[in-house]
Amino acid sequence: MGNVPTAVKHCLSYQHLLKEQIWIGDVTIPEQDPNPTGLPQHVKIVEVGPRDGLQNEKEFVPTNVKIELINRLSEAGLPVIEVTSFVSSKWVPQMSDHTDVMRSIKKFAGVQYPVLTPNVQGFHSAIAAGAKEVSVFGAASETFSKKNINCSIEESMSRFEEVIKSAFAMNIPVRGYVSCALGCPYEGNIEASKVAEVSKRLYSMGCYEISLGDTIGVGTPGSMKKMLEAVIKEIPVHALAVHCHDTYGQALANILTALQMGVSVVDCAVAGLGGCPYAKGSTGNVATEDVLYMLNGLGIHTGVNQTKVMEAGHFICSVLNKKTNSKVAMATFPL
Ligand SMILES: CC(C)(COP(=O)([O-])OP(=O)([O-])OC[C@H]1O[C@@H](n2cnc3c(N)ncnc32)[C@H](O)[C@@H]1OP(=O)([O-])[O-])[C@@H](O)C(=O)NCCC(=O)NCCSC(=O)C[C@@](C)(O)CC(=O)[O-]
Repeated sequence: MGNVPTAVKHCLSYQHLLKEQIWIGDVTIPEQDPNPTGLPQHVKIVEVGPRDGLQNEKEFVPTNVKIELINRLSEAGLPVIEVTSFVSSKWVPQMSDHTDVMRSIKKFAGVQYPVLTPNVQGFHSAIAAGAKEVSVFGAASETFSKKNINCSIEESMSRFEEVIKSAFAMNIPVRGYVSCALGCPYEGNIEASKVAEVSKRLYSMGCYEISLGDTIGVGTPGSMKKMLEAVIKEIPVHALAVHCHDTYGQALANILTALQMGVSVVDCAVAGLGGCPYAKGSTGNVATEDVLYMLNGLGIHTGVNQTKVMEAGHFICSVLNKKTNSKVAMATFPL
């Protein structure tokens, strides 16, 4: 390739994906001073595409496609991949193949494969399918809690306590989600103090990490900062993750705000897939490719291969016959 710049070579290696390739952006980030801004030096990426990304798909995504997607994401070096959810198939039919998916994926050494479990019934099914880590998912909004898991926040806490007790008896780590951390599709604004209260309860019960969900992507750096200030008073910042949907295009700015406040765990979904079945109009999670591009640009280490994540995104978008929601993927593979 003679004098072709590195970034162009990088794009040319994708000729198998596109007949014609036009380079319009530098996807290979130039060497930079590590950690130039005082941000965390390492960020853990939690890939939620196979679960959050696919749960809202109307057509059933074949089980072998889900398995192939997860295997590709494992090959990309993602440290945590949320695989599926052990919820009622009447409520979320797309996740009804949870047992087959969990049993059939390749388990890479050092990679965590958590699954969602709303109650002990789901927990026991998950364990029978080979899960080694589970997540409980609550909300800071009463109405969302009822719509999503058919119970009040208080009832959900009792259910989660049962799950956590059963999990601890088997040395299974539990992650906790708090939905509607920056707004609710039914109640609108949610007080930061309520998010802090629910987060604290989950953390006190034994969840090792609390993922704060901007379920409908309405947050801004301002509301993210205010919410995190309240939560960090109750929970050590190293135990927090942010889970940003990108409905209003604020996700990367919100994540950067969280990183500046010391958060070093970021949830995202390959190709920006997804939404929430109980939050009409919400778009997918922030795209993993876009988060990686930003973190690489900041000199923050993730251990994830951005090229392989983009290939996985290309694979799933081709199967779903969908355009990617990743700006980086769009810039790299313009259609
Ligand atoms: C929580 C339930 C199950 C309560 O549902 P329910 O109807 O209140 O449950 P129930 O205990 O009354 O049982 C009714 C039926 O459900 C069955 N059932 C009961 N539990 C289970 C289970 N675990 N797995 C399979 N089946 C189950 C149970 O066996 C029974 O079956 P039947 O006798 O009628 O045939 C239901 O509301 C549910 O499945 N909800 C799904 C919620 C969901 O998956 N939402 C999306 C994920 S959350 C999210 O996306 C947000 C997040 C995490 O990404 C963060 C963010 O962005 O904010």
